[in-house]
Amino acid sequence: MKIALAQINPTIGDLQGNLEKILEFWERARELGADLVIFPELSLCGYPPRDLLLRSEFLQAVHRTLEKLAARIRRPAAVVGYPEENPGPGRALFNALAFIEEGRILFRYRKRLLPYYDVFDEPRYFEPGVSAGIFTWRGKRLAFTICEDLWSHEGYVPRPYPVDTLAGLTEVQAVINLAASPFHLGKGLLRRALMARNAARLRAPVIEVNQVGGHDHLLFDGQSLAVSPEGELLAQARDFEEDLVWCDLETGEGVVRPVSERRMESLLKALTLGVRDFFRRVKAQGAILGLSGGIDSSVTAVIAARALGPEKVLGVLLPSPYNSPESEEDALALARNLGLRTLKIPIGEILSTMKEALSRALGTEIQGLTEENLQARIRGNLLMALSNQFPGYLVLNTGNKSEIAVGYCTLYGDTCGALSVLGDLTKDLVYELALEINRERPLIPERVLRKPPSAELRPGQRDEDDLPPYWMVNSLVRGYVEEGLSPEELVARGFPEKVVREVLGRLRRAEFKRWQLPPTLRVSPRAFGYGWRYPIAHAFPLEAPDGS
Ligand SMILES: Nc1ncnc2c1ncn2[C@@H]1O[C@H](COP(=O)(O)OP(=O)(O)OC[C@H]2O[C@@H]([n+]3cccc(C(=O)O)c3)[C@H](O)[C@@H]2O)[C@@H](O)[C@H]1O
Ligand SMILES: Nc1ncnc2c1ncn2[C@@H]1O[C@H](COP(=O)(O)OP(=O)(O)OP(=O)(O)O)[C@@H](O)[C@H]1O
Ligand SMILES: NC(=O)CC[C@H](N)C(=O)O
Repeated sequence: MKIALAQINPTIGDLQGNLEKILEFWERARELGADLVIFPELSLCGYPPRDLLLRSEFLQAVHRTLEKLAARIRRPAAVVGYPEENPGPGRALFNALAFIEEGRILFRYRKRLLPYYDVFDEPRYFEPGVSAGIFTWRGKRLAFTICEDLWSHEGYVPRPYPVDTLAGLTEVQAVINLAASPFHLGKGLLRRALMARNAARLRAPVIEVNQVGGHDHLLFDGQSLAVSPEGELLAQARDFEEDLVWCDLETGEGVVRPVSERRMESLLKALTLGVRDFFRRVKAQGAILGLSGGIDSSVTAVIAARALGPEKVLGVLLPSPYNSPESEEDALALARNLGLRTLKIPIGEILSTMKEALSRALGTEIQGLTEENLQARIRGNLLMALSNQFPGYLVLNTGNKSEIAVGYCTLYGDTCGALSVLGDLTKDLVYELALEINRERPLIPERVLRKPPSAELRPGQRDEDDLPPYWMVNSLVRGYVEEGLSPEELVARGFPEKVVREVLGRLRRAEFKRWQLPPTLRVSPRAFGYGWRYPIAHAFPLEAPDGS
């Protein structure tokens, strides 16, 4: 039995487009001589459709699309994911799959384990299925599962997990998993190891078909795979692009494509895909960003140019009296290296006018924090004005996770934009990514990599005069946000208690800014976004509530 893995990039809600894509891949699988072709979880509507699932007109349209699709499928058989409304009394929705052959749906399965941690919120929409997905077809017992069904998270749900119940059943010839498993750094290896463990435990090859593409905050890397019970890779699809591979259950033959092995290589691919898909799906024409000659805007510009083409990226120089001439030289050198169009709008006069107006009204001189933030807001304002002026052009936000964590950014200033490209990268990762970018060609000027980070909002300002050293901020943000460590556990790791308190205090106080940030591209196991839901107006203290 030859099984094709159709790793597609559906667009959420583009039912007609997704139908056509599924038929195109089905046709290609037919040409390969496949018996069965598998598509990802919720492939008909894209994942995650979020509250579209609460709309009856959406569900009806999905239903009609599934019927249209079924009528077109002959051979090979195809398995697609879709939201299924309960035909019985009471409104219940299931995250389901349909096995289609010769114009008919021969079998359906409903996802049993609905994830509700981190970025996942499936019980908000779906009821869990109750039966194991065993379907005997052409003499083979196939076990169908949907993404989380093959995962197990200690402490989240009562045992047994679906994978435990599968292990207790009589032998199957293959375990098939329709997935929408989002990317974070290291996720590919994690998934491969998990599927190999599952294959060994279930004594059958596991075939996992993942979706690919950027969907707002979430990035999907694909890397669909088939793995034997002995841990041998039978098939593997590319990372971060659509692909069609296959494996043969009898002969063990299959197509194994190479995927990125280096972390920074996959990070660059992930962010590029995230920007490209976001712009493509919202039908934007191009990107605008402020080029400061600093590391964040430089890396963002490179990613934008890779994703959209340099002719679609407008770099804007917005010098103030506090900017050094080197910053402008570096910004121009970067733009030249990338082939970007640039525009220069000095902001000194605007700043003076605003300061004067405020001083006159208040009878006091405007300086310090107010003046610093005025500059960031003037820049934000001008970038948004350009976005209005050039229809279809969106502003790219350049902030990184370390700044966003501690609130080292100006609300309605440098926090503006349609999409935050680096918002899930701590500052050290931004540097690592810059080195990766420069591996092939030195696009980012050497001086940008060497100079100390500075917002240049007052004379001689350096980030590390306002904040603890970045290496500590980065590690503390990772420990607190990504690993969920407590202040005490961070101190036990050797960080000075004073620094832990300062960074975590800033982090908690900056929640209000994060509620107003553009969506970030999620590349870590815990990003600011869907998976980070803290109150703003809370009073939980950093020290133990009983004062101990
Ligand atoms: N709990 C709460 N809920 C809702 N809103 C709240 C709030 N607390 C304060 N606010 C509001 O927020 C305001 C303060 O926030 P905001 O105006 O943003 O400014 P703020 O956080 O006071 O200052 C921004 C800091 O970031 C630095 N910065 C700015 C720009 C770029 C960079 C860089 O390196 O890239 C660094 C800048 O030098 C300064 O130190 C308050 O005046 C108040 O209006
Ligand atoms: N002189 C400038 N010209 C154009 N844009 C600027 C300028 N200064 C700041 N910006 C914009 O505001 C963002 C915030 O930058 P800022 O220089 O204050 O700190 P940063 O976080 O160190 O960023 P970067 O590393 O890009 O400089 C920049 O990434 C850039 O998009
Ligand atoms: N769609 C899902 O069920 C995804 C959950 C799964 N644990 C993952 O991250 O890959």
